[in-house]
Amino acid sequence: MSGEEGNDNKETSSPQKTTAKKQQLCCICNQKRPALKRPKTLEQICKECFYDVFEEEIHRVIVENRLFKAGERIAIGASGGKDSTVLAYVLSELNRRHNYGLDLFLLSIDEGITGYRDDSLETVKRNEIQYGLPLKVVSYKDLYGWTMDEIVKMIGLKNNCTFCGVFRRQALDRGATLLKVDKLVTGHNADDIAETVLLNILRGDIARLGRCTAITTGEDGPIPRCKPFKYTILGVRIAGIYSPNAYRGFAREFIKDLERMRPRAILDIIRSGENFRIAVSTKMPEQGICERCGYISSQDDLRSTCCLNHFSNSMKREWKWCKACVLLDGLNRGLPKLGIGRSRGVNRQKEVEQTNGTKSIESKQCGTLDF
Ligand SMILES: Nc1ncnc2c1ncn2[C@@H]1O[C@H](COP(=O)(O)OP(=O)(O)OP(=O)(O)O)[C@@H](O)[C@H]1O
Repeated sequence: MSGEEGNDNKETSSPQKTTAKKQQLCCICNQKRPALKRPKTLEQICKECFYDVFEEEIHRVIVENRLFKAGERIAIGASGGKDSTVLAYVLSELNRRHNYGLDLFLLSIDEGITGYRDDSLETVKRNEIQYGLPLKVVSYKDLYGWTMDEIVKMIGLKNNCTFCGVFRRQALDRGATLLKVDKLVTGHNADDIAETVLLNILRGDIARLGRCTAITTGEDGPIPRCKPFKYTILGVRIAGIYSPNAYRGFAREFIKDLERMRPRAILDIIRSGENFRIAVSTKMPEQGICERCGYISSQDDLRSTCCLNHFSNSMKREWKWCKACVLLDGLNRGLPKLGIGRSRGVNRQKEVEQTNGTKSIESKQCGTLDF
């Protein structure tokens, strides 16, 4: 035993030691041992105080940003992961505590990934019972005729995140439409948003950079989306089962390194994104409607495709399809790489004629960077 540990003579305790002992208590209740340090304030707080502070913080975000109106039907995108599970709990709790008057539903997309989504869906089913929220599960198989396992079998591990991201985004909208909800909320948190800001800067994607920090998006579309955890730093994320987007992975690591040196770095990146202004002279992509499925998509994502090969050349016309339809068409025709790639801003789009007469926008694959 060292002299210091063995010294029980209280009179000789130095003032520093007394302060150190005091600091070992939660700085809110001053009673319990702290369980964590809040990245935003660096305060050391106990578990119980953390729950209180966290819930009230989310309540403040909801109220200050007027995320909901009484009587609205809200779908919670429930993946069974930690963020959306916490979101389901907090929203149902706040709805009850503060009388928001919301009708809450859980909406899960089953991508068809054996040993991964089937497990997390079990969590969502438990949440359905625990929180008393009705659950709707919508599967890729039902919507698109393909599971992710089948897609990966055809395309391999390299480009599958493009399919998963594009299909999931649309599946969430379709599920929300089936539930007849007014809004969809997701568990995207501050880390996700900071990552996306950084990636959109690295890609020079001005349109997405302009909208990726908004707490509510898609207000001009069928189902607006809200991110009540926009300012919440929840912790380390675990990559998806199928190969994660490596580029995003590097951005994530970079942000986590910054956070280790300066815990506010994540919130500062978000603030930079929020304060970013697009020059009036910048040409922005407009909204369009997919001529195949009727789904709203930005012109940036709508692809021109000449798919009716049985027409004579003079009768051929260009169809504007959303990215999900282009990807699906590629899969169904046994040419899954047809739709891979992304447009790189309105001024840099370049259509290329492919061997089978199909046109697509020439670009590099990088997964989806919209929420
Ligand atoms: N299969 C799914 N079904 C329903 N919602 C989903 C699904 N996948 C993602 N989401 C929604 O999108 C949010 C972000 O998902 P993402 O996979 O990028 O992050 P995550 O940190 O792993 O989230 P979570 O911890 O909730 O799984 C989730 O919090 C959830 O609201």
